[in-house]
Amino acid sequence: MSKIVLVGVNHAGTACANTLLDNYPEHELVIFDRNNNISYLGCGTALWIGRQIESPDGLFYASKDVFEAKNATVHIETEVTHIDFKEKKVTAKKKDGSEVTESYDKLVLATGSLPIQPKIDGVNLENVQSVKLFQDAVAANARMEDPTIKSVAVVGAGYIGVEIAEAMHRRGKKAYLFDVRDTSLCGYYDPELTKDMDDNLQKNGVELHLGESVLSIDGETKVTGITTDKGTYSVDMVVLAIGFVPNTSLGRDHLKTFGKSAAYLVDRHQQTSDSDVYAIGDCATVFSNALQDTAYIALATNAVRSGIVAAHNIAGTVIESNGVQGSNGISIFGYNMVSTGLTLRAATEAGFKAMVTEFEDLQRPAFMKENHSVKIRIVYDGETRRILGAQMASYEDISMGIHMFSLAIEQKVTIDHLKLVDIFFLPHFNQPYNYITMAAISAK
Ligand SMILES: Cc1cc2nc3c(=O)[nH]c(=O)nc-3n(C[C@H](O)[C@H](O)[C@H](O)COP(=O)(O)OP(=O)(O)OC[C@H]3O[C@@H](n4cnc5c(N)ncnc54)[C@H](O)[C@@H]3O)c2cc1C
Ligand SMILES: NC(=O)C1=CN([C@@H]2O[C@H](COP(=O)(O)OP(=O)(O)OC[C@H]3O[C@@H](n4cnc5c(N)ncnc54)[C@H](O)[C@@H]3O)[C@@H](O)[C@H]2O)C=CC1
Repeated sequence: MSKIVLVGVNHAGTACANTLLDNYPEHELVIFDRNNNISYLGCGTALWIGRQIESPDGLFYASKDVFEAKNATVHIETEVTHIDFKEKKVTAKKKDGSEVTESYDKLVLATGSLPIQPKIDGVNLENVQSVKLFQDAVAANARMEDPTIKSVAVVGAGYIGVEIAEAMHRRGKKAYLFDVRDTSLCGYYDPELTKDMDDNLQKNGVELHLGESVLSIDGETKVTGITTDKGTYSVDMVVLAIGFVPNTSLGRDHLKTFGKSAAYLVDRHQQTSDSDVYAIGDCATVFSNALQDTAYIALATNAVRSGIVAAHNIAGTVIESNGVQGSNGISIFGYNMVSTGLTLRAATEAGFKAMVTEFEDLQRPAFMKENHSVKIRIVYDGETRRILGAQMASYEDISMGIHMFSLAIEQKVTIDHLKLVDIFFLPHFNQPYNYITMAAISAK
């Protein structure tokens, strides 16, 4: 029997805890989290703020009670302040100021990520906020009720920024969306597709300011405006959404970290450079099958799988992570986009002789009434022909198609192999000469 201490119990930590408690009850599990809630689905923040769902109640799927019922010791609202890796001891501070110390045989770090704070004036003004925690969602929602807040600047047109800008607009606020790059969602899609999302956002009333650098947030105590290298805009609230950094303050002096992100470097078992310490979720690296190399990709999906992998390995069942493709999706004012692997730009920057094939067609034969156009782009390596990434966009629900590309990247399928893959046809769903086959056949 081992004593396992888990620091952080959001998505990665919950998956790890459940896997341990359900499959290996012989081990002792002690859990710490500094937050007062567990397993908040951040994806629900925009849905709730935009009133696409009425309440945040369904956005949690785990709790202290459930872990305790499975015999774990759970310290919530208790922040781990120090880890003695030599003596294998964790020290934590409770809400009332008292200290708890626990020894461990195996330690799991699941401390996640933190929103990046830009180094500009005004970030501490009232009505400036990030949207990471449930508490942030509650605060943002309360601000939506405030009639003096009429306009909001969202900084960062990545996944959070685009979703929040839509949500604020849906709640009747004037939404401005800023990004240093020339399109929204530039980390996930090529400009050929993001320009459609940009048009979609503008058409629906979000005012885009792309290719603009935010220089300061203005105001005395409360936000009154935002200044960029192109102008000054009068706004009552600012949401910061310019990405996450791994939260590694507890272990970065002892454990090996990776590159600029400084995430804990882990192997395919989620083991760090200290064999008694595992790291999972947003605080750890992933193995990218597209790059065939280590990478940092903060996603709940990666977090959950890494928690499962770590738990089995700690308990003695040796399993390896499959690696990831960073598959992702978004739906804004009814326009759906999904992607996996590398964009053309990311593949080129990584040193591949990257090539792309694209196709656009109706989802179903033209004689079918309910029908929308679908765009697809497949990125591949011009030398090995290996598929490196795929992107699809449509008013149709095209989400399931991207999973096949995720598996294709994982399994090193070539663009030429895809040309003759068996894809079924039924007019209700698709076309005999479907866009996946046609994009593959058109590849140079
Ligand atoms: C608004 C929003 C929408 C998102 N939408 C999606 C989506 O649709 N799909 C998707 O895949 N991903 C999405 N994500 C990303 C996803 O939420 C993260 O990738 C995921 O939360 C990572 O889980 P984690 O458990 O690794 O880390 P975190 O969620 O960051 O959790 C870390 C935990 O560790 C605790 N902790 C940290 N330090 C300490 C300490 N010293 N002592 C004790 N406890 C500590 C924290 O309190 C926290 O509970 C979204 C994120 C946000 C903010
Ligand atoms: N649907 C999904 O799968 C979702 C996933 N997430 C994940 O959560 C994490 C955090 O999301 P985001 O914060 O949206 O990060 P992101 O990486 O998606 O986007 C950050 C954006 O900020 C921009 N940016 C960076 N610095 C800037 C600056 N100084 N000024 C203006 N713009 C700047 C970048 O160009 C980029 O467009 C990501 O890993 C994301 O994938 C979040 C929401 C939804």
